Amino acid sequence: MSSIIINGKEIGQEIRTGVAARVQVLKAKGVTPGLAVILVGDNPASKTYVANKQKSCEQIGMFSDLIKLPEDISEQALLQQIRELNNRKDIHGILVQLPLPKHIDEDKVIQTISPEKDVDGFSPISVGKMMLGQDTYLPCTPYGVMKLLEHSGIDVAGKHAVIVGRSHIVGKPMGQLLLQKDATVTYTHSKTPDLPSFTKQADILIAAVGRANFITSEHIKEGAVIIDVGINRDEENHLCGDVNFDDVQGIASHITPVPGGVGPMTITMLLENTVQAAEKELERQAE
Ligand SMILES: Nc1nc(=O)c2c([nH]1)NC[C@@H]1CN(c3ccc(C(=O)N[C@@H](CCC(=O)O)C(=O)O)cc3)C=[N+]21
Repeated sequence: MSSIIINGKEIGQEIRTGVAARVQVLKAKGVTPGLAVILVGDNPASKTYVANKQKSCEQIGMFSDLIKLPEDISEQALLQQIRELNNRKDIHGILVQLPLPKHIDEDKVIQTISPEKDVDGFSPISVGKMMLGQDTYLPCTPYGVMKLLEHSGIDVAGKHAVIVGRSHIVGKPMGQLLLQKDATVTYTHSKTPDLPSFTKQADILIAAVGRANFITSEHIKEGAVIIDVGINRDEENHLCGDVNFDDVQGIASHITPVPGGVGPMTITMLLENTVQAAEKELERQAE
């Protein structure tokens, strides 16, 4: 039996159509949603992602402003840039592309972004609200995974979700969002002994380890839903996920490909969050 391939590009496109309609409504009210992306240095991978984000903004009628800063910029100067963006009326969302150069404290940078403009959902305020189930911007990748599951007709309630990886931006929040939808959640990570004994129990397996082709048929049970969050380069410099796709194909009930799975959803949810930020700003003005 072959696995159903979850098409993130297609589902993302469907959601973007709805987001684009909301952009038109905002524009009719005189507001164009604006996203500022700060890129420090010239990491080639970061440049590609950032170009993708800008193109996606334009496609749905949003405004995007790319702020390129030199690799050796001081932490103070970067914080000053963020404060200026916090005050700009034409900017509703701010994204600082990670990772940052080592001389800059990422936590300090993220905390400087105004919570109203934190469309990445990375700030302590956003994370705290998410944990409490309060209204906030959800981190784009885990949020995108929830939408993929929803649009694929996969009900997570009562299912056992096993997460491999515990990063602040994917693993940890992913578990919270699944928990809020009544999944039973297990976190595993690099120090988990006998990893397959855990992952084999997963009805839904979230692979977010950052190691190419790490998850194989030995890790999964028949009929599991496999979500591959990994974005790696293999020996031949090809984009590949954390899951060995060919190996689990036929065993899993559903699987997300890389590329074309979670990646396009991350950008889609960034657009959604930015439009939401513009809508909220308009509501505040009306009060
Ligand atoms: N503050 C911050 N927020 C982020 O959201 C953030 C970040 N920093 N730093 C880097 C990572 C990475 N990331 C990706 C988003 C989309 C694709 C994506 O669309 N990938 C395509 C393929 C793109 C290609 O061909 O290279 C796909 O999977 O189909 C990839 C990677 C967001 N990140």
